[in-house]
Amino acid sequence: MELQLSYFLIPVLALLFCFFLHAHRKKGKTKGLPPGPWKLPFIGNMWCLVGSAPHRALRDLAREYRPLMHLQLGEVSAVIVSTPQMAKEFMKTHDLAVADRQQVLAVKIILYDCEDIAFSRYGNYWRQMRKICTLELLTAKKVQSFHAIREEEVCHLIESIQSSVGSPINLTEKIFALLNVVSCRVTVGRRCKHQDILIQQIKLTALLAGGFDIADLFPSYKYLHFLTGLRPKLLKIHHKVDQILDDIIREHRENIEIRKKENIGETEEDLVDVLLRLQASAGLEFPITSNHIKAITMDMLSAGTETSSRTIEWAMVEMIRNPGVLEKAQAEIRRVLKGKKIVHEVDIQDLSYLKLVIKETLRLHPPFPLLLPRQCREECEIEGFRIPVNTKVYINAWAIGRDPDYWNDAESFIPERFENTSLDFTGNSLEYIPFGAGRRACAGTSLGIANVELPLVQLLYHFNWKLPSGIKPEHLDMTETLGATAGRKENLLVIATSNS
Ligand code: HEM
Repeated sequence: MELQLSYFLIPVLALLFCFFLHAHRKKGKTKGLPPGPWKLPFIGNMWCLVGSAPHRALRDLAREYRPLMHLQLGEVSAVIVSTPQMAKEFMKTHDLAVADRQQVLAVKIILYDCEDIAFSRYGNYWRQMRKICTLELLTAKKVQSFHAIREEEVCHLIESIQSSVGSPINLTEKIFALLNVVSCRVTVGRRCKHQDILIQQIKLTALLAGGFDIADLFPSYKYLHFLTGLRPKLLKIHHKVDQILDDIIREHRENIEIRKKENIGETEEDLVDVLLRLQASAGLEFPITSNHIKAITMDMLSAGTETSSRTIEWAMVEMIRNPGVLEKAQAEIRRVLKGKKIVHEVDIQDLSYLKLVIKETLRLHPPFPLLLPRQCREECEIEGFRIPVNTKVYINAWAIGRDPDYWNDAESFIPERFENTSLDFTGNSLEYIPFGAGRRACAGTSLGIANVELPLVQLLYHFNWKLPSGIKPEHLDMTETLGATAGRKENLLVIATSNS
């Protein structure tokens, strides 16, 4: 009899336990953190990110937990936004509450304790510097004033490709080097000495700024920073770059003095000149220090090089995979340029199909697939979920750009889909946010697009493109690099043939 009772009692107790557990979880759903996968002790959800690029792993998880998912990544509490409506909540409605940036070890070291613009905390300093971007550094006029630099450097690229017509070239490296030189000339007025060291630092920033390094997921375990070798490696390269930046600033100051002494009138200012002029002027709420100038210089060099070069490369890859698009883009360019030997930016203003190609490239391949991660400044409630202070916020722009609920045939490269739409780069429509949205949206959109357009036009105008023998377009590997930016893992090897 006792035995029979326990047979009866055990299932009832188990049922009651399940009921309470379920009720508790439901309660958590409406008042607590957003839902998410099972968390293991200590590492939490880190296991969810093993094996593929974070934006892909997060999109796959979001199939179950969208629109908003919570992950515990080691010591870091993070939410992942995966739909346009939810992105609107975070980047428009509650933009101010999530306007901080996550400050990870690499950017703290490389960017002078985040004294730049992209990673600085939201506050008066950031507001001042953002205003300087809008009114001085990255205005349409300023971007336009650099057209001769872009034209000259793209000419060099075309000449170098002409000398290798018929043989395979590494287009990835050529485009990256081009954009790095253009960014150096725009920012510091000349090609940078020690370009290799700068490129090394830019690549490290791109790799680590997303905050998925083990040292960033366990920030209180300081010894991890040394154990993994990351901190010493970062400090070593930062030390070298710091000396390069010191030299650049010293040279600029000397040149300013010479110009004053010799009464040389106004010359075209590079971005460091602008910052030094503002530093010397009274009237800034936050005086600009040399560290600020160095950190912002690194922002401009990294943003100018990495994002635009990745975009050009993806555009070329997608067009090679979609020969119909390539032909259409080339036909438009060749019709408009009508056999011109030298191409200027004014000649390419009306290339409407090319603009669609760039938009479509940025939809499928936003250079920052998770944007630049943000951080909650104050607790907020979004769609009934509690988002505590300091929660990291990842907006999966890559997943949003491929969401089949918003995009027909979402995985295909179809530039025409942007025809007759109002979708642009401003972040006003949250289903298309390659430049982010809200207060912390990209400050360099016009420069970024100018950096992409001219090289792409010229590559398509002067040459026809094919893959080395044995490689079929449909077999091109589309795997992305890991890190804050998503480039193509494999370098793009292609053969240019002359268009004449
Ligand atoms: C194709 C080119 C580019 C793309 C796709 C791009 C994309 C982005 C994205 C996604 C963000 C973060 C937005 C957010 O969190 O909502 C960002 C921020 C930023 N970008 Fe760009 N970017 C590009 C080019 C540039 C260039 C050329 C510059 C300047 C030289 C630049 C300067 C910045 C700065 C300063 C920020 C930080 C803004 C802030 O935190 O207030 N970007 N960019």
